[in-house]
Amino acid sequence: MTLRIDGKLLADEIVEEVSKEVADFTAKYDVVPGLAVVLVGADPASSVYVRNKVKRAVQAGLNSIEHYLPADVDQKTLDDLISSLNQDDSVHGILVQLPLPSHLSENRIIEAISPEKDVDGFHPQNVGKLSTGQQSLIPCTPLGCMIMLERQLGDLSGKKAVVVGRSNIVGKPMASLLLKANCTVTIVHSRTKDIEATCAEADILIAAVGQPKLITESWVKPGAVVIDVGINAIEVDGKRTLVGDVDYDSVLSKVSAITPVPGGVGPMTIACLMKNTLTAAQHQLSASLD
Ligand SMILES: Nc1nc(=O)c2c([nH]1)NC[C@@H]1CN(c3ccc(C(=O)N[C@@H](CCC(=O)O)C(=O)O)cc3)C=[N+]21
Repeated sequence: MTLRIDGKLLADEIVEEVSKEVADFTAKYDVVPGLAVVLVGADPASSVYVRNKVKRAVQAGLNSIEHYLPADVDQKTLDDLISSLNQDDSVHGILVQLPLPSHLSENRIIEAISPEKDVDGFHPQNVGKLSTGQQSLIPCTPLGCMIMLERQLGDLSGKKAVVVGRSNIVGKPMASLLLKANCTVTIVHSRTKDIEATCAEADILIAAVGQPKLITESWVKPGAVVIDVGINAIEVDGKRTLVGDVDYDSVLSKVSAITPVPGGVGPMTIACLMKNTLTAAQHQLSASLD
């Protein structure tokens, strides 16, 4: 029997755990951890995502601060906002929604965020720490994937893991985390020769390419655990639906466990954002008390 890994349910549990720890934290320090989200422009998908984040922040007992900027905002205004959030002691986590409009520099913004408040884990300091095995803020999506894998498989040592996609946001940090958990890790991408055969050897298959239903039955090893990071909006009979990078129905009977889309990795990403905000606040407060 194939297990459908319920990301929504697991996310509920994590947010519940975080809310308890937030209550302890607030009782101890008399501070409510704050998460600031910066949204540039009004992309409808981003608005859904931000709304979900606000809802989860409230559930976790975090203070949620939103900054909505127009799509044509200039770099200086955004830089100034980041610098004021960096200095604001009531803000423990900062997230700037990506992608940014093309006239703005993403790298500049990511590097402007104080590494201690970088709850996305995208700052080069956090990336470097993760890849050298040091403690750091870990990108929310890969962190959510690891929690699901470890719940499912326990110890991941010696497993063959294949990551499809090499983005800075998912593929690369995912590979670092799997390596840290003692997997044998392969990253495949658009230039990989015989990508399908490589995937078919994976005990753990992580799909993060943003290609609707790319991965079908012949790509998976019998009994594999499949984590589908893709969230692709496609039209089916004139209706907008969300599908993953994995053709769920095609692989279902062959794998041992799989995450659905929606209701899989997405909700876990948001739950991990809450977790990271608490972690960031804990580090900021204990450091300032030293
Ligand atoms: N700085 C930054 N950090 C991010 O983590 C980040 C980002 N920018 N930009 C956009 C992407 C996308 N992303 C999603 C997270 C959760 C869902 C999610 O919860 N999706 C629901 C479905 C929501 C719906 O119904 O549309 C689900 O999969 O069940 C979706 C998308 C985070 N991202």
